[in-house]
Amino acid sequence: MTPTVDEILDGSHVLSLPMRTKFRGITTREVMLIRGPAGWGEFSPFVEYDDQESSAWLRSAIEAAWDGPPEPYRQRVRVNATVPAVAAEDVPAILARYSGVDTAKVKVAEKGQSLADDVARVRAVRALVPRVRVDANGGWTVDQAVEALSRLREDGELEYAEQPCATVPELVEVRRRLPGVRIAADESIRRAEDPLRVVRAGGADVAVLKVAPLGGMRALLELAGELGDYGVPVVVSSALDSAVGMASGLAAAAAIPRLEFACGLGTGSLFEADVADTPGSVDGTLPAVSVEPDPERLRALAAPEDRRRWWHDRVRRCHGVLG
Ligand SMILES: O=C(O)CCC(=O)C1=CC=C[C@@H](O)[C@@H]1C(=O)O
Ligand SMILES: [Mg+2]
Repeated sequence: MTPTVDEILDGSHVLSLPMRTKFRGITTREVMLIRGPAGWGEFSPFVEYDDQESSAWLRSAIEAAWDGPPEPYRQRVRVNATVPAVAAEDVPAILARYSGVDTAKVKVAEKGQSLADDVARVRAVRALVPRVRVDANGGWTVDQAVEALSRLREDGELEYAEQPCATVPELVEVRRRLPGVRIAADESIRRAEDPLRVVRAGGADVAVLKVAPLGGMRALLELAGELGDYGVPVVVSSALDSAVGMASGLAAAAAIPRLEFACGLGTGSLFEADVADTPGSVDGTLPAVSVEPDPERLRALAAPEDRRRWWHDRVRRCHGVLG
């Protein structure tokens, strides 16, 4: 049963979280937290997403606040460091916020930057972390991907390359031309009508799964099971969530029977301030625990009134989509 709009908005908070480093083009992350009988949930589709796509995020927030997390298989989840498209000299400061982490995901193919920037950044990461994956967010053509990934492998292997190109046929082609590099699908799953299409087409060795875009923890677990039938392992990753959304990501990851890869759930350290004090990584792992926002932070991080109204309207529209 979907709660009513009033039940969802009652006790909700719209927050504006400042970021330490620009990430996916933003320096402030707006999120809405909702509260239900089972705890807190996060509704935070990126502001440019339409209502159809955003409604999955609302379903996810409702699941967290009304149903709570699924049964866990483990208490802690291995996480990777996430390195935004910063200058190579800024890499050590980013990695210093991840304790004991042995895997880093490095953003590449950023607009306005060159392959030389990516090579330098990845080299700076390799100097500090043994295992490196890259994420191009679909920013390369097939030829660019083949050239860039070949260059990026000259100094050491890549664990995988996430979404090197935007479309499924391009991923299939890159995978065919670079048999030595595993290809991970992210946008081709979370923004697709059919999340299994990329796998059926032979475009992915690894699947990156995010709780909110997929409509919740249980929807993610179901998809992870289907991907397992295709022999495709999954990585649970954040959607640049606050500590509340991250708790759902960690709970979903903790409930997956077999986890081969470190999960992209360490992005809390990209925020200057978060809604709760959460434990930092220990030996490269984070605990899967429920999170209670700090009332003081909720006050300090509250978004302006016009933004609050905008998010409330968005909830109403997305609630209509859910029906
Ligand atoms: O996977 C990670 O290491 C962290 C999460 C992450 O990279 C992302 C979170 C939110 C939005 C995305 O642009 C981005 C991604 O593309 O995976
Ligand atoms: Mg990605």
